Amino acid sequence: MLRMQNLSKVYRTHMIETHALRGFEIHVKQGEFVTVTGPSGSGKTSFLNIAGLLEEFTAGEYILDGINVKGMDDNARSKLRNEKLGFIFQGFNLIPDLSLFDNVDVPLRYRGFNAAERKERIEDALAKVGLASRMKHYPAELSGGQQQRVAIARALAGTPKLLLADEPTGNLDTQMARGVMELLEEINAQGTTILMVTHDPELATRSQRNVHIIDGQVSDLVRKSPTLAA
Ligand SMILES: Nc1ncnc2c1ncn2[C@@H]1O[C@H](COP(=O)(O)OP(=O)(O)OP(=O)(O)O)[C@@H](O)[C@H]1O
Repeated sequence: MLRMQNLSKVYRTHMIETHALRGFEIHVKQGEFVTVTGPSGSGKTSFLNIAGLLEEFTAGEYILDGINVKGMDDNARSKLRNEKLGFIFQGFNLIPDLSLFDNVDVPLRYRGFNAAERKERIEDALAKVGLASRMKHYPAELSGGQQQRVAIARALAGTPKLLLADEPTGNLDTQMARGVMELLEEINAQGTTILMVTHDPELATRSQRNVHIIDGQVSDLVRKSPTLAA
């Protein structure tokens, strides 16, 4: 599903170079649920943003679902992103003035589905996350856990092959975090590949595979022993 080889990412600001990723190697197979851990500043978000085609990398190779993304122009990247990827963020990123239905509709409009198709996808996605009865509600009327479920529905409605989640439980209490993790596990069991950055050791250890990043590189030592990964 995703393969990066000898990938590097260098940020250049005010004459300072920051090497966020260096010699970065990863291979994620279709259907895997991979958690990504590592100290603050180790490169987790850079990795996820590059994987999600939100940021460019400096050197190396990145193959996404068999497609070499190196040198791709912005339009081709956006198209690939819309077709294959779904995103979940720590802050939910819902639009407060839109109902849950309309929030889930936003990315579908970009995809060019007709109204009937969109309605079916939105209703299915909200049903999957247990919020079908709240379609007309607004984000502020929901708990944090429910808002994250809407964000998951929004990501799922486009039937992505790969779901990228950056600290999706970071703003939730333990109970709600477990609920969101269970939902992600169900989604994964239905075939969606998931890459999830987390600081939560409990969530990292219960995933199929944990990748630990240190100083912009995958740490081999910890990767073989997920229980040490947090
Ligand atoms: N836009 C940017 N410009 C300059 N440097 C950046 C930028 N984004 C990230 N960095 C630097 O790249 C390195 C990796 O950052 P990144 O956000 O990927 O780490 P992280 O592991 O996600 O950290 P955290 O857990 O604190 O969110 C850090 O040294 C950071 O300061």
